[in-house]
Amino acid sequence: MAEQLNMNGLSLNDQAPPPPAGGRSYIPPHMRGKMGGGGNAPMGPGPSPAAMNGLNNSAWAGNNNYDARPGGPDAWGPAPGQAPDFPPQHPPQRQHGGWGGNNNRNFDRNAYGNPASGGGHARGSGDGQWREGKHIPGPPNPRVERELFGTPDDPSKQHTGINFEKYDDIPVEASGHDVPEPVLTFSNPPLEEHLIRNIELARYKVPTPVQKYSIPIVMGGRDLMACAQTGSGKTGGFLFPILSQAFINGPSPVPANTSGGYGRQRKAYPTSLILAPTRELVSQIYDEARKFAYRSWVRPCVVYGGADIGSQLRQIERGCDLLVATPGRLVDLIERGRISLQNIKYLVLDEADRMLDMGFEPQIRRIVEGEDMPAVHNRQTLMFSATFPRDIQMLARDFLKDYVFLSVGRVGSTSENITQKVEFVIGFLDQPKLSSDFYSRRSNAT
Ligand SMILES: Nc1ncnc2c1ncn2[C@@H]1O[C@H](COP(=O)(O)OP(=O)(O)OP(=O)(O)O)[C@@H](O)[C@H]1O
Repeated sequence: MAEQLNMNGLSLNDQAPPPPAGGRSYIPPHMRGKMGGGGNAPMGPGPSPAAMNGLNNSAWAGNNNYDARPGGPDAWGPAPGQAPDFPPQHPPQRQHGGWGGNNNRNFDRNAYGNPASGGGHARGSGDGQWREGKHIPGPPNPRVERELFGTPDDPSKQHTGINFEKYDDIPVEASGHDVPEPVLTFSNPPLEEHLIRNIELARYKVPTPVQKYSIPIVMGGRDLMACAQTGSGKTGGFLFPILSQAFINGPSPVPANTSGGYGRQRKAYPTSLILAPTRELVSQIYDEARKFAYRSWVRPCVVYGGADIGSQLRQIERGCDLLVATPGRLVDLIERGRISLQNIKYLVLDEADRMLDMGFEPQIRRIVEGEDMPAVHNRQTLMFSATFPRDIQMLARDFLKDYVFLSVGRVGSTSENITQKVEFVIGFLDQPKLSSDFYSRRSNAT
């Protein structure tokens, strides 16, 4: 591990070719029978993502001229209590900046939205609004609150199995230049007040070590590469600063060149994109996002493969500011012209090593480099991975700029409560002995 985390010798300007694709045994369903990967729909041969960078910049010509999203409280969805109404606002065609047209706008970390534009945007029922440059949280909804946060005595919403007292022992190493000091509490600044209220509803008392570091790093506009184990609280580590920025700065206007067209379908322009490898993980992240976006103007959505796409389309049609997605399904939705990445300000790759192990690299590179996502200098990118092998280093080199590197120790790695015993056995002959040994120990355990 220590070796894997060693950043020495990794030059960010290293032009070494990506590692060979061989050596991976598991082929996920979406890759089986396909040559060279690709999305759920055929991608065609096409040039490599790197070769495509910089092509077709003309598609971005209109992007400097943003037009505020059509205002009015039902611009993106029904106001609380109103019937859903989705007037055609955007033409159905794709933005053919695709395949390499990258945005040359300068990234402004305060530009999650355009506070000055002032449009009001109500989201799904019960959500808040952004009106005249101000965040107006929706009214409390006891039913939703119970669903999201449970009650103090509800064991299903408690974080059983996690010893938070031990969290402070977890070593964290931060490297990079001008690393901001970690925060010790959930407080304003740097976090936004509405987010802090939602953190209180979730009954989180203190930030975990990864959160202590990631909050000021991301709020400070820096990119982040974090090597953190599962269970370290990394979901909050990226959601808290991203949602804080969103609540402070409001929504981004839809690019001018896309509004006012015809067509029945709506294209969504999320501002934050979180990629993760599996349905379970994206669903977990989505559930957390719903908690911390409660009553706010931000509407989280989730899409993943192997499930009915129709209901996912209807979900994103109602508005989609923060999208949690598996890579294959996202490529599918982009191909259908239902999602544009032009407005992305925050890109998160969670469990990046697992995504590569599952063969998602072609889809990830297509999403990040081959569609209409703003280039690395025009977005903030956060990568989380349990390990830091060479292929992840390559992704970090290609996707991140001037990043802070965080290495977070394993939660409970010093396991004085666990005794390890190695027993040498020969083949299956000793299996009965092993089983009886195991069960006798188990029955003695408390
Ligand atoms: N600051 C905190 N205080 C209390 N509970 C927390 C805090 N941060 C996270 N948790 C809880 O700890 C658990 C693990 O957190 P989280 O899911 O963010 O970890 P993770 O590193 O993303 O793990 P995974 O990869 O399994 O999703 C969750 O139940 C989450 O609600």
